[in-house]
Amino acid sequence: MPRPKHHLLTAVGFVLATTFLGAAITALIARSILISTAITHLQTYASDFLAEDDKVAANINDTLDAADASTAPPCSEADFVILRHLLFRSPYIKDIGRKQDGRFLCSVIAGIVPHPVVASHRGFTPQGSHNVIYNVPIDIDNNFHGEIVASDRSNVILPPDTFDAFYRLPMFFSAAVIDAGKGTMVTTYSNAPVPPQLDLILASGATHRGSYLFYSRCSGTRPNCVLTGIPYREIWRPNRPLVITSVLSGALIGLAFSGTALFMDSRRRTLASQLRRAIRRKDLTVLYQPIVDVSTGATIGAEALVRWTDEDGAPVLPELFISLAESHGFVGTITTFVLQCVLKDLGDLLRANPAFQVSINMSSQDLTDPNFLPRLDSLLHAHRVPAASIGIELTERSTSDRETVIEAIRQLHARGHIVYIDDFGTGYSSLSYLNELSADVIKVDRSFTQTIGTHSITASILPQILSMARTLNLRIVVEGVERPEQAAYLALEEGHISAQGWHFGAPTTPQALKARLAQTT
Ligand SMILES: Nc1nc2c(ncn2[C@@H]2O[C@H](COP(=O)(O)O[C@H]3[C@@H](O)[C@H](n4cnc5c(=O)[nH]c(N)nc54)O[C@@H]3COP(=O)(O)O)[C@@H](O)[C@H]2O)c(=O)[nH]1
Repeated sequence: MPRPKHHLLTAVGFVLATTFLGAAITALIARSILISTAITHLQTYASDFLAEDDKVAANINDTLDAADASTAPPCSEADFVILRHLLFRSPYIKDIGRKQDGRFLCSVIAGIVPHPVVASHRGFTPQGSHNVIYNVPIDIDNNFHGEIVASDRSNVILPPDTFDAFYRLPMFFSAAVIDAGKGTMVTTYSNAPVPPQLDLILASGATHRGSYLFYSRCSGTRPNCVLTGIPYREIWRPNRPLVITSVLSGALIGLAFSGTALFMDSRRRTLASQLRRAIRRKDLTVLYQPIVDVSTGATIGAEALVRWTDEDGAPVLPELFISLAESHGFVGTITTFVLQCVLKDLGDLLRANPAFQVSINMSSQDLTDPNFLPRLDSLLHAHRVPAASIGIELTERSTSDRETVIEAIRQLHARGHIVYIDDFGTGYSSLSYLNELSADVIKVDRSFTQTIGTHSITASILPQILSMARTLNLRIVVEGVERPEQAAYLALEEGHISAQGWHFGAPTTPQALKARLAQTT
């Protein structure tokens, strides 16, 4: 039995694939959420850093400008008062002093230098700003490293811990001053585990490199850029429970999906095989719904409607099992079964009463089956029932293949069958197409009947359909007449209108249909 084994393998493969796919999709979603959250944090970190850097620079520039504005002689008592005041006022400087002709003269902390030393460090002067000398031993005390910012007359010393408040491990930063002219880093200030790299700093935005996620941003006004970063393991580690939960939920969703799909598929398969068995055993039944002339009330025909109860005893909707049979390609066996039932159940009635007509539903697959019409001919011949007694209903859906349907209708007409267009108004049969099809009867869909006596927007369509059918000399059967007022409305319409619906009679057994006919004749 290779087939079930093959099915089992396919099913196992399908379950594994969807489970894995579910887990992979949620893992990817969780990953992208965590990375975009980390980028947002790095972005905020970089912006805060640059804002602080701008604040420090503005304060130092203001301090130096105020010192330079002093008219007191450098390093005089009056000058020290001003420098002390400036030192106390600025939160960012360690010392402030004076220089003249490149020589350091005095500072608030060091006092007056007995032998003025040359301020020898060459620094970097960004456009429109003061000279900055980075991370240097301070002239007056070589054990102390800091940053010196100097104007012509004054200089201030910044401590190396200016940005210590920005140590936010596991995130790290590398701040760099960029000499745009030379395309180099003048200095860097970093707590990073990897040395700052110019290309990363200038990348502007998020970059993935090695085991790190970086984000860089440059100041719009100053030659300063900052690169913030975080190791990937620090993104995953605190969020491990979240990642595991989402991957497991994804796997469960995938599993549930495959389970449901397999269940539906197996149900469809079992339903389809049950249906095949039922057709083979002739376990389907056919009921007949009367079709009535609304002006006289006479029953002039009937529609054959198939019924099936599955092996659990549950009735299955014809829409469902007909489309199941269509999708499995065996709807033709149902059409033949229905025709056989009609001829067996009502053959005597049809032979005795040639004006009475029973219609059967034909599927679009029957239209293209080359054996269908010969089979129809031979069954009618065997039961000596004229073709004119059997109407053929085609739904608007089945008439979409123009050439096939026109040819099929031609052949049905040639045999003497009456052709109905079923569910008219729900598909694409335009007026001209109807003319081209040369059908005999339209069955107006019950959705239009329901609008009779209402103010629905589609209520106005029914009179138009009726008048169009008269123009084309088509007979009319109105479907779904459920209430007396609907029947009364149709009785007032000009010409002969036939109707079908619960008001005139639900689908019934052949015996009940015959009894009904016997009562009315
Ligand atoms: N290819 C085949 N299709 C078939 C066959 N037998 C039925 N069908 C198609 O299945 C669809 C549903 O049919 P069914 O459940 O039998 O419903 C029919 C009537 O019971 C129902 N009806 C009748 N009167 C009323 C009413 O007053 N109100 C209301 N709400 N429903 C009513 O309408 C169905 C008949 O419709 P139609 O065929 O369009 O005239 C249906 O599309 C059937 O065609 C088969 O053997 N082969």
